[in-house]
Formats: sequence, structure tokens, C-alpha cells
Amino acid sequence: MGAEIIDGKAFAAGIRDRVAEEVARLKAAGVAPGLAVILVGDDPASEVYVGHKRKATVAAGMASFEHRLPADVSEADLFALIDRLNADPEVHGILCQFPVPAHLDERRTVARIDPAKDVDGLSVANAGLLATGGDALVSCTPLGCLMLLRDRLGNLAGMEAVVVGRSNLFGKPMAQLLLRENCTVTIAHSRTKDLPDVCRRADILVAAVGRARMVRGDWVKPGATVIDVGITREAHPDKPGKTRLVGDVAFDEAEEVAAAITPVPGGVGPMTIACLLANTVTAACRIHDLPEPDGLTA
Ligand SMILES: Nc1nc(=O)c2c([nH]1)NC[C@@H]1CN(c3ccc(C(=O)N[C@@H](CCC(=O)O)C(=O)O)cc3)C=[N+]21
Repeated sequence: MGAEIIDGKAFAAGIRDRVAEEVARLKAAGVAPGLAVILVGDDPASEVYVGHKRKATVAAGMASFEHRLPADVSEADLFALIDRLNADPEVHGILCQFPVPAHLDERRTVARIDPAKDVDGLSVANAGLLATGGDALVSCTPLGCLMLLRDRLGNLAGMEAVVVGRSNLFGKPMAQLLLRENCTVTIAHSRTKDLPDVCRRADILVAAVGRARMVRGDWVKPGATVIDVGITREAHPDKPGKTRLVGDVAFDEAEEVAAAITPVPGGVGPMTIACLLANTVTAACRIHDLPEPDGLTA
């Protein structure tokens, strides 16, 4: 048997190429799209992501602004930086890498970012626009998952979709996007009863719980499309001192049952970064009242 392995890395490369074309077009129109990333403290995983983001941003021809703040930065100093970035005409996207240290409040931090530059789609304005069918900036990871699903399945109307996980950054916007595609959507979570049974209903099963290999092969409906959003770093079983990334889905089991599945790494992760660039282009177009490119939005 064996499912089709959805190559998110290759698909993301295509999106990044599209973004680069649009960046060139925008620059010709006098707008140089710029992305600002704020990193508070020195979480090693966040360092890695921020490094990937910088490389991809520069490779697409965009300006990359990185702001590193000490782990004990005050809210006032963080907000002063956000205010400067909100007012900076060279910055079209602002992302504050989460998690932030416990003395800072993620909700208040997000609320400080201008919704027009909120490329994470986390602000109340963007979440509300998405929920009510408006032109939101949509959180990068769900946007990337939607692009992969549309590419593989075409019209999603009428399909049973189960999203396991209900975070503001992923589960909720993913469910909203699937609903907008006319799927029948279930949001499952840690308190869901009979979770394996719920998952077995899914034509589209999206796992974003953050627990390595939690979704087993017998939770997957034969022929389903499985999207694995989890990333857990664990010790490598064969290479002492090395680590590897694993998803929320027991890949070897699920791969026997599903029609298609995203791998970890190389599935959803690269799409997240590609969509961050896409959102920055979208934000720049909207801020400057320029036509928006096709294929980079939900
Ligand atoms: N405000 C905010 N927005 C985010 O979007 C956000 C965040 N905070 N905090 C952390 C998570 C995580 N995240 C990833 C981005 C890229 C990969 C990625 O490129 N993964 C590669 C491999 C990476 C590797 O090898 O380390 C892959 O799956 O193939 C993964 C994870 C964005 N996040």
C-alpha cells in the first residue's frame, strides 16, 4: 500500500518563487515589502525558526528586520518597539515569535500590533474577519495546510474534516478555513470523548496537538488525507547526541491507511514560512492599495 507523501517542501518552494515574482513587481511599483520578527529571550527552537524565516525573507527579495529583546524585557519596552514597527513605512509584516516569557501577555502583545501588519492573523480584527468571511490576514500554518489540501483534493465541499487542536494560532483558523471551503468541520481536543472514533470519520484529518505520534494508524479512515502539524524534537534513536523531528501522527502506521499524508519534517513546516512571506506581500499590497496577487491568499 502506502499513501502519497505530500511534498510540502517542494510546494513551499513554488510559493516562495511566486512571492519573489510579486516582490519584484512591488519593488518596480516603488514598494519594497519588509517583514519584522521580534524574538524575546533565547529559546533555541525559536532561534532556529527565526533563522529560517530570515533566510527565506531575504531570498524572496524582501527586507528582513530582526529585533531581539532580552528575556526580562518590560512590556513597556516591547510595546514601544511594536509601536515603532507599526509606524515604520518599511515594515509591512510584524511577527512576535511565541511563546514569550511568562511575565508577558500574548493577548496584549498581539493587540498592540497593527492588524494591517499582523501577518500571524492573530489579532481580534483578523480572527473576526476570517470568521465572518472578510479579507483577513490568515495565520500562516493553516493557510499553508489549506493550500496543500486544495492542491491535492481540488474542491473540498462536503468533505468531513476533523481538526484535532483548538489553538488561536492554528486549530481555530484551520477550522474556519475548512468551513469556508464547505467542509463539515469538527474541532476535537484533549477533552473530546472517543477521539479515535471522531478521527475515523475524517476525510481530512488535521493533527495539531503537540504530542508526538498521538494519532495512531487505526484512527485514520482508509483513503483519508492526513495533515500533520505537530513538531516535537526528540533524541535520535540511532545517532547518539543527535535529535530529530516527529509529528503528531504515527507516520508509519497512518501511511498504510491514508491516501495521502504530510511528512515531518518536509510537510507543513516549510509551508508555514512560505505563507509568512505570502502574507507579508498581501499586507504590503493592501497597505498600498495595490492589486493582490492570485494564489497567495486563502
Ligand atoms: N507568532 C508565531 N508564529 C508562528 O508561526 C510560530 C511561532 N510564533 N512560534 C513557533 C511556531 C513554529 N513555527 C515553525 C515554522 C517553520 C517550521 C519549519 O520550517 N519546519 C521544517 C523543519 C525545521 C527544522 O529542521 O528545524 C519542517 O517541518 O520541515 C517549523 C515550525 C512557526 N511558529
